[in-house]
Order: sequence, then structure tokens, then C-alpha cells
Amino acid sequence: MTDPKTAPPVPDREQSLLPRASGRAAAAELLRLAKPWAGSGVLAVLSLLLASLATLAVPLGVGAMVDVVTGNRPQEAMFWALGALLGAAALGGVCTWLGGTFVARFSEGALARLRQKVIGHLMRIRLVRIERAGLGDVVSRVSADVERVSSAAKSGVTQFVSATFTIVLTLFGLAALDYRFALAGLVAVPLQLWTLWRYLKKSAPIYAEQRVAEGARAQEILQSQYGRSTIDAFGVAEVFLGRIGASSRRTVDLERSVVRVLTVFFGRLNAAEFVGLGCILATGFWLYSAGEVSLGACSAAALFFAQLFNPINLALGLFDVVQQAGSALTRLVGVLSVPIAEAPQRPVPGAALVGPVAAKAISVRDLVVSYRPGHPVLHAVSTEIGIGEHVAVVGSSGAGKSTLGSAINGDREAESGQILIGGVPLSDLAPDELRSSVASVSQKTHVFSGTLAEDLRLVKPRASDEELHAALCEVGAGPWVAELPAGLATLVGAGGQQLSAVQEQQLALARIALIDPGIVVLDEATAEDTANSRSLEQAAARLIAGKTAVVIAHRLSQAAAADRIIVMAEGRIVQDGTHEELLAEPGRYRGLWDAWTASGVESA
Ligand SMILES: Nc1ncnc2c1ncn2[C@@H]1O[C@H](COP(=O)(O)OP(=O)(O)OP(=O)(O)O)[C@@H](O)[C@H]1O
Repeated sequence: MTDPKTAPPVPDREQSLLPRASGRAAAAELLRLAKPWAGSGVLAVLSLLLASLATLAVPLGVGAMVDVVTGNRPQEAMFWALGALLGAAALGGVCTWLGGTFVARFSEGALARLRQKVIGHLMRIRLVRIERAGLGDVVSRVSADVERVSSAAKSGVTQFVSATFTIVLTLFGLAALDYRFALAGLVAVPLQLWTLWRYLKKSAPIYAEQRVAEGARAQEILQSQYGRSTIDAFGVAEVFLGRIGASSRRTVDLERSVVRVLTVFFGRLNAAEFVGLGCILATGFWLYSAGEVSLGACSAAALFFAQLFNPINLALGLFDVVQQAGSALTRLVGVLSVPIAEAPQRPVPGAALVGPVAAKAISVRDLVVSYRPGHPVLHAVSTEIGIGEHVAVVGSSGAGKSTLGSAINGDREAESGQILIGGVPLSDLAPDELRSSVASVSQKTHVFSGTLAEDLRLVKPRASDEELHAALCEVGAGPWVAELPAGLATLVGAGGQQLSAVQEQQLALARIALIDPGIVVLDEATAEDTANSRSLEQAAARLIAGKTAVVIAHRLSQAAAADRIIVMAEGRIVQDGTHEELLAEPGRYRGLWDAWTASGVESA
């Protein structure tokens, strides 16, 4: 089967990515998920409101002190002002801490649920859709995007809410001193809004592009690791380094564009602040000269406005974080809109459903399968496979053998046509029922990190050690497993004991032996040396005895041993018969057989 990571690229990358949700749908989903933590949300708002109120005491206290110094207030007002400042500082500190704690409880709870939901959904999306999107897109959504939303929620939300409260309350404070101070301060608002509008217009497309570029970079890096053996074999590491470099440069260029836009944004915000402060000072001078306000009130007004610089910059600057988090959130929630394979819930997972299951017949009727809409790779394929019959599928590379195998195994959906398992349409079988009836070994087996026993128990969680040993012995793995340092408890997979390709294949066969299904689809890669490939063939033959089997024959000796052979070419069945029948007629099979025997492989 074609390796999905090296499958031909789909022309329109943007279209093949998983979808994004609308901003409204993303926010609605987040609020739904946050419901259990609504209490923490309310407490967070109240704490932050109190913390912002406390900051108002500073300009008022300093204003009072100025009035004491200029003789407008009695001396003892100085002690009250100092006391108010200290009390406000303590209250502000405690409330900010409480606010941060409640925000974290609220946002982390909601995010954990979202992440769980997205990953759960991803696991149920059909493999072909994941392959079309590319692993990079998937990985960047559940890592970088989750991280972006999480860090925005942790610090950004607290700061944003505090800053907004401080801005609103400070404007009230200014108005309380004299409404003309508040009006003077508002002169800066149109400038700030214009600055923000320009910034959002410029930065939104850059951020969206940045997310896609990050996905593409992750895809290149993953591809270079998954394809390591091929890359090493052909000595093309430089090509991949070049591709990773190009995709990294793209993300760096976009990062630079972000910094440029941000610098202009903050520069304009500073200018707007100075315009506002100038207006406040001019208003103060005018009101003081007219004898309408005290010098202390003028100082308090200037301090109020200067105190707005930070929260305004913070609130507007946080649009950046909020925007990025929003963009990431729409990508995360977008995953939830991808249709999934319906999985009826069953109370007992795996264990109770694992075999032995009686052999069943397979009917393939006018089967059409496509990886991309409108480009079928199987064209109306039909065949009947009887109970207990062993059918080999042969044909040149790309003929559609693996696709047929994976369609029978339920991994590939039919675009049209049908597959019946024991007379029941495959699409009507519950996933657990399907898994216990049909099991397969593909060319690309995976050894999961953990102990050997854990790897095998993935398919039969309650299997005893004796059962695991029996399955391993049945597929010829007994001798090397006996030599492992800790037997079944030996760590295998990434970071553990490295297994050879043949041992990995035997492990895959042992999983089938444990499931003991009625139908087996074998598409395992051919071992390079004849001794090993023969031992694997013998193990496979033992495994499929008494079961219905579809063997994608990579060696024609496997085909010759089958009850019947199907020859495929360009997605169609071009010959169908026993080994002897097909050898007796001129055609593709005889050509393949002659070429194979001439190569001397079978006699090696
Ligand atoms: N994951 C995939 N995405 C897109 N196209 C694919 C994918 N897998 C296979 N194809 C295409 O489908 C066609 C049939 O491939 P398939 O792997 O079924 O052939 P095969 O006969 O099993 O070949 P091989 O013996 O090389 O495994 C080929 O044109 C292949 O490029």
C-alpha cells in the first residue's frame, strides 16, 4: 500500500486542510464547555473588578496630598490619604491574585474539555480525511493551537479583563473630578480606535497565514522523520533539509511581518496617549486658572490619565493575543465539524468481542473507492469469496490491491458499491463487530512503546500471559521472545528494544492470532531474505487455516498456495481463477509468473 505520508500531494493545500469554525461557533462551543465552571467565572469577574477599583485610590490619594501641601486641605488628611493608599495596595494585590486563580480554574477546565473532545473526535475521523489534511495540520492543531488558546486564557484573559475595568472606572474617576477632564481624555479615543482598526485589518490575514505555515512546517518535519529509511536509502536528506528550511523561512518571514505591524501599532498608540494627556493638562490649566478646580484635582486628573496608558496599551495589545487565540480556537473547533464514522457505544471494550469468530463469506459488489473525489482507484470491482476460501490478489504496483484489502477491512469507505460480510453490508456492522470479524496486517506495522505484553494486549486486554505466548509461538516468534531480557515485560517500540522488520511482522501476525477473527486480510511487506519470507509465509498459512483470507501476494509463491487468484490492473480485476487455470491461459498472470520464476526467487 502507498505510504500515506508520501502519498501524492493534493493540488489545493488550503482546501485539503481540516476546516475552521466561524468565530461565533467557536465562542459558543467554548461557552458550552465552560458551563461547569460558571461559578469560577463570576468570582473571577468580581475579584478583578475590586482590584481595578483599588487602583483608583492612587491618583485620588496623591491629589489629596497635593491639596494638603498647597494648603487646600487640613494636615490630618495626609494620614487618611496614606492609609487609603496602603489599604488599596493590599486589597488590589489580594483581588488580583484571586482573580487570576479563578480565571485559571475557569479557562483550564474549559480547555481541558475542549482538547479532550477534539482529540476524541480526531480519533473517529476517517483515516482518509486525516491523510488528506496531512499530519502536520492535525499535530499543529492539537499542540500549537491548544497552547496558544491556553496561554491566552491563562494570562491574557486576566490582564484583558483587569485592563478593561481599570479603563472604564478611571474614566468615571475623571468625570467625578470634573466632567470636562473626562471629555478631554476622550479626545484620544478616535485615534486609538483608528489605530486598532488598522492593526486588525493588517494583522488578521498574517496570523491566519502563519497558522497554515506552521502546519506546513510541522508536516515537512514529520515527513522527514517518518520517511527516514527511504531518505537514507536514497541519500536525499539534503532535499528534505532544503524543504524544511524553506517552510521555516516562510514562518520566520511571517513572524517578521507580525513584529513590523506590532511596532507601528504601539507607536501610534503612544502618539494617541500624548495627544490625550496634552488635552487633560490644557483642560486642567484652564479650569485651575478659572478657579474651578484645585491643584490637587488637576494632579489627580493627570495621574488618572497617565494611569490609563498601561491598561489601554495592554487591552489593545492583547487583541493580538486574543486574535491569535481566536484563530487557533476556530481551527480547534473546526475539527469537530468533520464528519466521523458513527461508533455505537458498547459497555465492554474490546475484550468481550475478540474471537474466535466463525469464518464468513465476502461479497464485493461494484466497489468504487477514491482517495480524492472524482479520481477512483478501484473501478466497479466485484468478486465473491466463499467461507474459508483463501484468495490471493496479485498485480503490479499501484494496481489497487492494498486499496481493495483495506476496503474489505473497513478502513476505506466505498464511494459506491458494497461489501457484504457474511451477507451483512460492512457499513451496517458496528465497529467492534467489524474488528472482531475482519482483521488485517498491513505493510506498515507499528510497534507501540511499552512492554511487549502491553502491545499485544491492545487487541485483547484480558489475554493471559499463556495466551500471549501461544500467539507468539503460533507465528514463529517464540524463540526470539524467549531470549528477550525480560520476556513479555521487555520494553519495545520507541525508546525500547529495537525489533527487526520480520519480528515486527510476527508481532502483527500474533495480534491477529489473539483476535482469532473469521476473516483475515494479509498485506504484509515481503521480507528481504528468502529464509525469513518463507518463515513468515508459513506463519501466515498457519494463521489463516480455517478462516476466510484475502492475501495481497507480494511473492507469487503465496499466490500459488491460494485456492484462487485475482489479478488486478489499474483498479480492475482482469483475471480470476486457480493458479493452474491462470497458468493455462495467456494473460497477465502467466507473464508475472514467468518473470518471477525467471528471476529465480522461488528457488533461492
Ligand atoms: N493514501 C493514499 N492517498 C492517495 N492515493 C493513494 C493512497 N494510497 C494509494 N493511493 C493510490 O491508489 C492507487 C492504488 O494504490 P494501492 O496502494 O492500492 O496499489 P497496490 O496495488 O497495493 O500497490 P503496491 O503493491 O505498490 O502497494 C495508486 O495510484 C496509489 O497512488
